Amino acid sequence: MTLVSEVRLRQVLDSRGNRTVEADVVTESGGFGRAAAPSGASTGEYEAIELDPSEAIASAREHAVPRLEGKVFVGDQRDVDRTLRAADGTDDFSEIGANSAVAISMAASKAAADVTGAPLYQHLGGAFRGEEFPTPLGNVIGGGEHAADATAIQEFLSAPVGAPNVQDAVFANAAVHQEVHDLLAERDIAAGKGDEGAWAPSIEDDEAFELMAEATDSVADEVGFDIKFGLDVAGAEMYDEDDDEYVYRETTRSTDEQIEYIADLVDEYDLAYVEDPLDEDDYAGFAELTQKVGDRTLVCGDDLFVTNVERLQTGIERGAGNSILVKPNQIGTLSDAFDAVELAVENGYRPVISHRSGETEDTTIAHLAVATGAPYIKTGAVGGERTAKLNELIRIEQNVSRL
Ligand SMILES: C=C(OP(=O)(O)O)C(=O)O
Ligand SMILES: [Mg+2]
Repeated sequence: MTLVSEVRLRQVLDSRGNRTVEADVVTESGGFGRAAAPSGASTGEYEAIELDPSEAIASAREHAVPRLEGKVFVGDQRDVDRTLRAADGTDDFSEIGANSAVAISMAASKAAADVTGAPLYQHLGGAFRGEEFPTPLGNVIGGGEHAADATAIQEFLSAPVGAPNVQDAVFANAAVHQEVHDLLAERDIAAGKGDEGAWAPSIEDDEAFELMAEATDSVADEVGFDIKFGLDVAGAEMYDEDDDEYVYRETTRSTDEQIEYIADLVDEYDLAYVEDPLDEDDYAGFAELTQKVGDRTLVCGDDLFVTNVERLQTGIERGAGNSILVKPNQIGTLSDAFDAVELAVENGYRPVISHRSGETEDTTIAHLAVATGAPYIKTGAVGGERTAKLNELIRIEQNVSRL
């Protein structure tokens, strides 16, 4: 094993044009890894703390870098991540910033892979990974916190569940995205794009459901395999705590009505996936919905679990959800993200590896999905920072990745 010899940190741009943290990790033997932190817009209240990038970098340079350089073996990811936690000294990375932590954690993993000459997914997941691939969930219509004056539900996600391989699945999601564009044009509905490249028309959610059903059916007929769709409701963003109601464009729903509404949607549209249907504190609501529809769809916790094993453990004990979204920057290190996946799988929860709405060209999550054998990855449908991950999955599937 080889020691970390240098950690370089800098600010770069993310896909929203905001500054974010990028890390380079160099090893004594000349290994090199580079990674950048993503950033959420509909962030969960219980996520690890993202600091202003310049503060995060200054603090990491002061507290973390001296503990890593010349002291930690790059291939020992647990030790890299433990060192980051010890350097930070808080539960939520509020000292060095989860943005510095995750960038360094991911860059170290890439440097270690570089040293061994293995693709990142094999370094992280072992020699026998690379046979199973995640189904990509592709955001094709969206609003919420990702686009002004668009749908209330944050994401309508194409889910090519019948695709024979990743490449066909990725192409199918792009085709659904294109088909939605054509259907919008037929209806004379103008639409720009939201933060993740999904169409962001100023329409009611009911119309978005119609468009998704038509677009997925039509592309499924063309490609000859089953394409379903799903949602990220981002319930915490629409929940009004004072009035105990979910606020849509033209209507509001009580918690009971919200549960009924989502359960009806699952059956009406045969939804494959429902993320954050309820508020991030509502374990009971998640449990009730999971009881109703968990046998036929994924009820996924994003803001509910925030990739945190303690929150996931609570969910497991209460029967809340049957799936967890895994975003490394929500928790701060790759080790923590792996722990979340492991606890999920042990308890029959399906892990979904995920991007953030603010992304870079970093491809770590594509490797993480293959390394963990995750059944799903959510990383958009189009747009350079999204296709960076999707195209990487295609390369991994072809087994030519050497990043
Ligand atoms: C990807 C998402 O958005 P953000 O990164 O804004 O949290 C999400 O909510 O799942
Ligand atoms: Mg979400």
